[in-house]
Amino acid sequence: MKVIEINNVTQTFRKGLSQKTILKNINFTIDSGEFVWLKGDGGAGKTTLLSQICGLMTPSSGEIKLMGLDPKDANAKLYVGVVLQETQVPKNMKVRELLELLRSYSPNPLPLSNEEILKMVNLKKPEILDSEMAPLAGSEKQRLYLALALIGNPKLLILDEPTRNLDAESHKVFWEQIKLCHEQGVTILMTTQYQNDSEKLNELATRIVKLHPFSEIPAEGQLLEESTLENREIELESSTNKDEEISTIAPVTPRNLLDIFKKQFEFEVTQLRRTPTFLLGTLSIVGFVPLLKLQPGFQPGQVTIDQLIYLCGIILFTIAIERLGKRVAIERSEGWLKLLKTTSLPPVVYIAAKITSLLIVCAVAIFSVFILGYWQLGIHASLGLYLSVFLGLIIGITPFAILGLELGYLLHPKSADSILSLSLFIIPFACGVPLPFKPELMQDLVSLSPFYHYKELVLSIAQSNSDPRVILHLLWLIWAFGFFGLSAVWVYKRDRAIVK
Ligand SMILES: Nc1ncnc2c1ncn2[C@@H]1O[C@H](COP(=O)(O)OP(=O)(O)OP(=O)(O)O)[C@@H](O)[C@H]1O
Repeated sequence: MKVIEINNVTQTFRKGLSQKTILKNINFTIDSGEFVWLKGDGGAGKTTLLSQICGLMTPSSGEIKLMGLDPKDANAKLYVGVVLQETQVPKNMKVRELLELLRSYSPNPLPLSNEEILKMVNLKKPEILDSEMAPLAGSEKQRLYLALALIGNPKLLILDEPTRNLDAESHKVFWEQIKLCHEQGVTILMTTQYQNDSEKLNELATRIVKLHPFSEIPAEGQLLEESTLENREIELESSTNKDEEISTIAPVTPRNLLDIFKKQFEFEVTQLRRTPTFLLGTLSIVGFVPLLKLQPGFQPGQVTIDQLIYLCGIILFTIAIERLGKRVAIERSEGWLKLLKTTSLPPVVYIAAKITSLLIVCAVAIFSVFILGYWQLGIHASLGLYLSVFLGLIIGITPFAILGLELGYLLHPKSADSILSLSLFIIPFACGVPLPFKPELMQDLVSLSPFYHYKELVLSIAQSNSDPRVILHLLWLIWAFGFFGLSAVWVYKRDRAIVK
């Protein structure tokens, strides 16, 4: 079976007004069980080619198939383990949590405990499992990345300079592990710059191919077979490693997306809990509720639930668009998204988990505003009214949270901060706050804005009138949910979601 097929692939990058060609008409296939060493000088385009194979980049022309599928398809990566340069995991997450998360993506993960998996990559200290990522040394992080690639029990390993930062002992263990994987039939594609890998690669690789820089293409083509080491016996392990052997050929059970969602959701919630600045920053706006008492001539019960709704709106849009967008932009520039995109995590599950965890923060914020409103401002509406307004606010904010996530992936991280902050000034006008110029035209345009329909929907619920337009507002929000949802999946998959 062909695990990788590369047909006539060309890659050009725009450099100012000119185009820079990196790969030209590359044709290449890798069969199951091969161990391919992809050689080439620095800058030849090896990482570019591997990124295309992993679905992080679409070639300018030509076609790539990974496990017979489009590499951007999450299912193509069900049996692929990847170690790439410039990927990172969130610093405040623990090693155990990362292993569990990556394990949950695989339909048939290695039947080993987390401790055993860490031992495979020479991470033997027991306390490392409960250590956060931040204090780990470079070598320990690199070993963990290999563990994350192996935990899903891959049939194909794509390794881009996997031995960088490794100490001598870990280097030895790395090669023992790779030899074992190869003997168990795992296909391997590897690049390295390090001289001390050459001896092992010369011994183990079944094919050596060299990628020439575009400027020095020989007549035979840019990617050249340097040697084919055929008939190299792959000694399958004898009795001692039967378990591992069986685990790779065990029948695959289809993945339960709900289980992946639960794990991803748990991970997102833990990440939020460990980011107190995010939580305190957003929830501190709730502290403005008692300030409404400072209005001249304030009497208890004088402030209406409508005013609480406007305050909730400000808080929810801050959380869902500004805070979430910035968070995603940081995650993206740090390299976590790049790592996630090399896994088989379905984009929809990722987006759903992120939005659901954020809605919990929104729910806490609304609940706090209502409690303060009741207690400090004397807004004694019925429980039923509070509950229906709560539901209207929380369900209605969902499309905008998806929009916030999308903006985090669309905007360049450097500009995301200012653009998202600016959006908070624009949103009130999109909701229908009158503008000082051309009010009639703006009013017409505003009625097309989902922000306006969100405001109108919640106000209609609060006034508990039987406004027939409630259904219209609801339909607008459903439309916005579908539109933002589909475009968020597209934005997640697109090449420029990876920051270079
Ligand atoms: N997104 C991008 N935009 C513009 N140029 C890029 C982009 N990605 C890669 N390049 C350029 O493509 C060339 C090849 O880079 P690549 O990282 O693929 O080489 P490499 O063979 O892996 O080198 P190394 O071994 O040093 O990592 C480099 O000149 C790099 O600057």
